[in-house]
Amino acid sequence: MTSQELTEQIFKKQTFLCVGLDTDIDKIPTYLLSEKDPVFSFNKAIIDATHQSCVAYKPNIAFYEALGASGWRSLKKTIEYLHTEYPELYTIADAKRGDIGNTSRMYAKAFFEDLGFDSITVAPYMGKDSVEPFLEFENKHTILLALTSNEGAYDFQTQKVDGEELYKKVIKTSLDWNNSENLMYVVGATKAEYLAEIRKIIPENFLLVPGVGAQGGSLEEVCKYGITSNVGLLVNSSRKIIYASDSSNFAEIAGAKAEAIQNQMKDELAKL
Ligand SMILES: O=c1ccn([C@@H]2O[C@H](COP(=O)(O)O)[C@@H](O)[C@H]2O)c(=O)[nH]1
Repeated sequence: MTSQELTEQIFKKQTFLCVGLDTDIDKIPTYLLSEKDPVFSFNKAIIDATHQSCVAYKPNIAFYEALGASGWRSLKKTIEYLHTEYPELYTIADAKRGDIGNTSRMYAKAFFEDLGFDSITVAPYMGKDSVEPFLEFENKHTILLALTSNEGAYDFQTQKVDGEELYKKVIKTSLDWNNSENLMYVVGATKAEYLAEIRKIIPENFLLVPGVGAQGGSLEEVCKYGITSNVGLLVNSSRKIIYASDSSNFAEIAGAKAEAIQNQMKDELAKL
């Protein structure tokens, strides 16, 4: 999916919500555990209940890898279900990959070709040759970790190198890489005030903004500093939506949570 198509979906559905599928077998309703594939059953129910309120889904790959081969099967079924039932929805593999070039190329093939994700999160630490193999794929996005939502972001990302914060250097440097038009960036909602500075460097790029909900980030603040006339934001919430209830109507309650965020987003979109 192109950025233009994603923007069209955002205006059409009046939402820039991304629902995080951080599906933890220990947190899903226990009655699902008797199903053949409890993780997929949970994801399917969440997707069916929330798809009208979001434009994207972001499975965090760690939750699937932790279950070994069966986790990978559940992930594949989930992405195939999205492709078949809701092809208009944007998909993000939150995998935080990046390695020497030939290895990165294999990661890119795994997530873009085999699984068919629209995008993948990538760590910038190993530099240009570790990221460019992802950028070569047409109509696929590489979402570079710029300023993350966690406390540890202050250990390196906000430290100054030659007088400039590292996260700014990462963004500026990445703009010179081949196919940089395929870049998006992760900026944590918990660091919303930094978005004003970030928008001076990348006024148009899409930002994936995790941290609203369980991590305490504010949607209003994110929009205040980060929204553009084309929106340019995908705001993710995972636990606050998918674990809103562990009763038999968990999906319905997740759907209501997602709709409540969509309503806040509608108000923000009305201001543009
Ligand atoms: O800076 C980052 C980068 C990624 N994440 C991921 O987003 C979700 C957030 O989940 P919540 O339950 O809404 O807190 C999760 O998959 C993280 O690994 C992030 O939080 N911050």
